[in-house]
Amino acid sequence: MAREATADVVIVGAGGGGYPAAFALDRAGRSVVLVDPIGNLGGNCLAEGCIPSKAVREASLIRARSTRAETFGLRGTALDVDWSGVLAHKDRVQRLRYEQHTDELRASTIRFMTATARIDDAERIAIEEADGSTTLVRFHDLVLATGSAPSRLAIAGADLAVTSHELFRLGADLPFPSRPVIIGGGYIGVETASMLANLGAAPTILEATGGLLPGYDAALATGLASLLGQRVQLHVDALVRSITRVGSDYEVSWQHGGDVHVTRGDLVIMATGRHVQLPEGIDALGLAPDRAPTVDAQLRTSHPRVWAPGDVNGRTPLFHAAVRQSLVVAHCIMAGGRSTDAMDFDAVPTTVFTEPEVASVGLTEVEARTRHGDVMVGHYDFAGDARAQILDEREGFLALIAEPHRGTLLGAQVLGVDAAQLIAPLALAIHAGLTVDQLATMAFPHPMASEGIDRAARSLRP
Ligand SMILES: Cc1cc2nc3c(=O)[nH]c(=O)nc-3n(C[C@H](O)[C@H](O)[C@H](O)COP(=O)(O)OP(=O)(O)OC[C@H]3O[C@@H](n4cnc5c(N)ncnc54)[C@H](O)[C@@H]3O)c2cc1C
Ligand SMILES: NC(=O)c1ccc[n+]([C@@H]2O[C@H](COP(=O)([O-])OP(=O)(O)OC[C@H]3O[C@@H](n4cnc5c(N)ncnc54)[C@H](O)[C@@H]3O)[C@@H](O)[C@H]2O)c1
Repeated sequence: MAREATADVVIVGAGGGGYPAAFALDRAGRSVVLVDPIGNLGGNCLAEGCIPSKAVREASLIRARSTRAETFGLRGTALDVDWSGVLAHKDRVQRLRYEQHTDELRASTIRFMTATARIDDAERIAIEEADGSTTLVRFHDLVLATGSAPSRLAIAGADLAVTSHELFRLGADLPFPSRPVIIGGGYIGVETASMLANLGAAPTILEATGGLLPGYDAALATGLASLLGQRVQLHVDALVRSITRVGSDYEVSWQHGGDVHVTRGDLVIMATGRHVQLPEGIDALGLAPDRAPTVDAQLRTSHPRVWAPGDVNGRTPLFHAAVRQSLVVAHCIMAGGRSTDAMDFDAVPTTVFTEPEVASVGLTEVEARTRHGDVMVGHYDFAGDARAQILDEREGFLALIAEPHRGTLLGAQVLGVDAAQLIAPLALAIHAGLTVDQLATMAFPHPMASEGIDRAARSLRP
């Protein structure tokens, strides 16, 4: 017999889309039930996404820098890689963050349930715990923050490939892949190839479209391809057809035009995108079970008391975007459902943690021209940048795209030194509606790469 309970708000999924709302609503005095089978906060990002992948990447950066030590007048052998030690560092960071989240939960009055939720009817959710017990919770508002999961290609031998989940999960124990074949040249493909190459592997990327990072600004994508291509074997227009096992190796068969090619490796990593996850019974809320719910700027679905922040709505599937959306939802629920806050989807920065880094916000030049006709483009080349010269990482650029009349910033793209940091003030500038004139009259710190923002903006002034 199911137990019955009530809550002001039930939040399904405790990732970046779920837990920030839970804490904000809890602090505001709402009764909150938060449900996730992982048994802790952080969702995919902490379990097998952002955090563990960036912990491994950091080890790879330290090693990559060490191989260039002589440039800086430092002698000695390059660092050897102890892969199990690298994974142990990753696990330590994941555990540390899980402990921190456990403390945060304890300090709140959120009712956290390690369980899977399914929709019972339009007013109630069924929460099923591992011991088989079910609690039916009647809610006023329901937040669906159930995120996304890796998509596998429907090809022969797909099960022979691993995904980022097997690579980065807590306790991951795959042997170091010396010759990984990575299917997909999107975010995960290029980041994983870059970090494994830094650790001594010889990766191959097979990308189905005509270039890396489909959807990104063309100059960023081609710039990355030419630099990453020096360390990683890249094949574009490479449509993967099948995977077979050959002894302890794998063969990946792919088609390029009319030709069929085979690439051999010791691990196949499938990085071909993610699909949204929705709880069972979602149709009882009037939502489609097989596609991302359509949301407005408040993350409200077609049901006025059902909200869908984060990866689940498919709009900007990134952790920081999920967190901001979660807080928008919390503010609107606190205001009794009124639209007192809004998500600015146009100002979400995206960052690709390759070497070199790639980052972007707002419109690309092509998108800006399509929407606004004429645009101004300010350019800064890192070849002349003091910090880039000190680091001996002189390839790359920073571009600003502005509307020609007032000079309002519409977009920014960065390839190279500190791109992942530089994009944050540029996102703020777009969100705040700043003009290139305002950026040109700021003094950014010297000798840091942020001077490039000011310099690119100044290039647009008489
Ligand atoms: C390898 C990798 C690297 C990444 N790196 C970055 C990065 O560097 N920066 C960045 O911004 N983003 C990165 N991302 C993306 C980021 O992880 C996601 O955008 C983010 O986790 C989305 O948060 P979310 O809360 O919407 O969804 P999720 O994190 O997917 O959380 C959804 C939660 O819902 C739970 N859930 C699902 N169904 C149910 C149910 N029926 N009942 C109860 N609970 C349920 C799941 O267990 C999960 O914990 C990366 C992703 C991957 C895979
Ligand atoms: N730095 C970050 O913020 C970060 C890092 C990793 C992941 N993520 C998130 O995780 C999501 C998933 O990442 P992802 O890299 O799996 O997806 P993605 O959508 O970025 O890239 C998937 C790639 O696979 C290619 N592909 C599809 N079918 C193919 C086939 N048959 N053969 C060869 N290539 C094929 C696609 O053309 C595409 O380039 C991202 O969209 C992003 O939201 C973000």
